[in-house]
Amino acid sequence: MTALRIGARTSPLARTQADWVAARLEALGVDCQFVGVTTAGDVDQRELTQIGGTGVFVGAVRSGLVRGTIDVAVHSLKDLPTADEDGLRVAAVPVREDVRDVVVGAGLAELSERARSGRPVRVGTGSPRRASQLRQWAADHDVALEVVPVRGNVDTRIGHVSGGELDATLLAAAGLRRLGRLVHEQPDGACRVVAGEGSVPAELVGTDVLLPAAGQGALAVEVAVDGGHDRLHLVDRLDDPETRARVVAERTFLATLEAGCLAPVGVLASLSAPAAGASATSQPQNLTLDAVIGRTIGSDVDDRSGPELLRVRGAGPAQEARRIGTELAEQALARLGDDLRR
Ligand SMILES: NCc1[nH]cc(CCC(=O)O)c1CC(=O)O
Repeated sequence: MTALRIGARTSPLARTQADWVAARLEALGVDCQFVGVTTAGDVDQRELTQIGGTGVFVGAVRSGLVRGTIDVAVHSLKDLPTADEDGLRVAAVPVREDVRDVVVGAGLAELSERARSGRPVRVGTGSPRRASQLRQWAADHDVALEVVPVRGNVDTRIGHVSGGELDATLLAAAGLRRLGRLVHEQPDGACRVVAGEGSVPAELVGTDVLLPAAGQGALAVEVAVDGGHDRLHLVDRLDDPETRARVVAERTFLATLEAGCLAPVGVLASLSAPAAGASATSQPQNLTLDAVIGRTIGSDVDDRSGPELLRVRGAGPAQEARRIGTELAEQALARLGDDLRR
């Protein structure tokens, strides 16, 4: 019996995610084999906002599916463009990891304290979503903040922190946890991130401060619609319907805004149990969608005064995830006027 070829980028995180999927397929009796794919996003060190945005990480992996050199592709869902790809199908969205971002180098309280002692705190991120929300946090707490555009892998970024050029950097908790680098987690969010021989202080930031990117912490397991392998249908069994409903709402919201993964948009769907007394089968779960949109979207210069972010919230039955996402985005667009329609 030939093994299912699981394709992903060759970065440590992509490899770990592919292995995680492979372990779950092997538990269903499917032999798996890893096939590493190098992508444009891995070889290009320019700022991500300059290399053409959405899809740089997934293009090469997807073409492996199309050409038949791999049977299954494993992506970070937040890197996957929201448009459907002809001939491909997201067979599974497995159970989601932590959706939060981590501030690595110092917690938020420590950062505001440092800002009191004279110079602005320097936080490195190349993500407009993180930057706009952090600027809002700084404005709300009267913290002098300088956002420094950085990119590169986890160690490069933490190197800037250890070297003193940055007070902190922001990374997704999901990636750090999957790599086993998120340690000593405390109930209040305080934690440490493993770096080299030691570790640096860090904090899991609440979603009241930083809403994640659409699909953050989730994986997309993609297959070719006409993939030849006889056991390919077993991939469908890795799908988690709750994660699927949440990311459908988040990605529909993003797609309706016509904003890609580099837009200053944070969005998070959460599910809550049906009303007490209702039977689980007759009463659908309730889905709440929270989002923030940076008002600088579509312009390079921040020439606006007033709040950095527009906050919106919508809700409805989880089965209507797509409609909830679309309607909330339409509502947000109406409130932003034509700013978003570049
Ligand atoms: N944009 C790169 C990327 N894509 C997925 C992850 C981490 C895993 C995840 O968020 O699901 C990261 C790194 C990061 O944002 O820190």
